[in-house]
Amino acid sequence: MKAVHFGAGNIGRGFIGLLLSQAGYEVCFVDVNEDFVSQLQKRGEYPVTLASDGQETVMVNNVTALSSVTHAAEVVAAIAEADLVTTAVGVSILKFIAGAVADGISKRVAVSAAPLHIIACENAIGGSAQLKELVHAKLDEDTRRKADASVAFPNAAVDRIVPLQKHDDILKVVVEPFYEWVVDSSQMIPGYTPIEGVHYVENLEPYIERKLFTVNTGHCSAAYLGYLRGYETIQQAMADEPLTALVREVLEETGAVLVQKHGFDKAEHSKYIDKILERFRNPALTDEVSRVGRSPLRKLSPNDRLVSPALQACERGLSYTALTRSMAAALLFDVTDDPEAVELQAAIAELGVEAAVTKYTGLAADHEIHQSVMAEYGKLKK
Ligand SMILES: NC(=O)c1ccc[n+]([C@@H]2O[C@H](COP(=O)([O-])OP(=O)(O)OC[C@H]3O[C@@H](n4cnc5c(N)ncnc54)[C@H](O)[C@@H]3O)[C@@H](O)[C@H]2O)c1
Ligand SMILES: O=P(O)(O)OC[C@@H](O)[C@@H](O)[C@H](O)[C@H](O)CO
Repeated sequence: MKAVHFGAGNIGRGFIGLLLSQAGYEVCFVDVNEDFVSQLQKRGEYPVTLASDGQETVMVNNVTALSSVTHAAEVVAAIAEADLVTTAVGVSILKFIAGAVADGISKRVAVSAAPLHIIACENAIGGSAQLKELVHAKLDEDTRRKADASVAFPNAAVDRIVPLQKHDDILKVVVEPFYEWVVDSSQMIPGYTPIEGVHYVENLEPYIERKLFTVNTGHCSAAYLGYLRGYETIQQAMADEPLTALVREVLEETGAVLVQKHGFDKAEHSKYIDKILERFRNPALTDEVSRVGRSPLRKLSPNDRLVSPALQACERGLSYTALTRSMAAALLFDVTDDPEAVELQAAIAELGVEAAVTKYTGLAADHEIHQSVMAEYGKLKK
């Protein structure tokens, strides 16, 4: 079985590539990073080490790579022949890979009706659906009709903390032991071979919302509040008990929404929160605040980890003040090598913070959540 995976970065190598290879796939990574590509081509394997007491290392083999820049035709041919295409490039990068995916589909469906599943493994609601829209916009009508019958884009939720890597071996990845990959089976077409280690569910919404609004909401809250207190890593931030209490407060707010909306058991959800806070603290990992807080505009966008649960809490008459504190902290995330943080700071300077909040969150100035963000921003500025 052949898989093409876009993004040979941290989660690509440390999670998706690992699971696919262990499931018997020949994995072809596609990346813009020529160093990753040449090393993967040359070695055909790489090590993944678990950040746990035993520090166990497994070799991921049966892998190769192509450059999306210099091997464009080979990438298209690989997609045309693949059984599975996965991505872990960042949701804002999907638009740049859509052309290659569309060309691969066109080449494939012209000669074959064999099923192809395309799964975006990004931190976003409906990641594969977003990719589908971008890809379908590039297909002619006849190809789109054929693709509708044989090419599926099931949405997914992926969870494994993989920090930035700093090793002599550029392919080595250190990952937390925990992982969860949930895929929407209602979006699949006959002929799919299940991947060992993947959890298939008929309704993904509870899973993606629980993951994004707990792991990622908590994570970015720790990053933004930690940044304001001068911490460089999530582990340092989580050693600060008052800060951890603030993060827990945020997760209690999102938890109330999740329990009410999806019917999760309250006590079980509370254990889920505890486990996540423990994962953030993992002493065997060094996870930088700048990575976890990266791309604040994406994280402040209406459908993402802060604004969406706050809106849902508001609609249900539940508390959202801790969430707006995290949003306010995101507005103060002034990391100069993060292009979105730079854009946000420039917008605040140019438009004023009130208009910048509306521009990026979609919340009108008279919305009660917007007003709460402004109040929290005022407190944090002091
Ligand atoms: N790291 C984690 O803990 C984690 C966990 C779950 C989900 N995710 C999600 O996975 C995605 C990737 O995150 P990451 O941490 O692995 O980031 P990363 O930066 O380590 O990896 C992204 C990779 O994509 C490559 N890339 C960029 N543009 C490309 C293009 N046009 N074509 C092909 N490759 C391209 C980059 O060179 C890089 O190797 C994000 O959506 C993230 O939210 C990350
Ligand atoms: O990847 P982002 O920028 O959406 O979020 C940063 C981290 O919260 C994220 O990468 C987590 O480590 C991951 O989602 C854990 O499963």
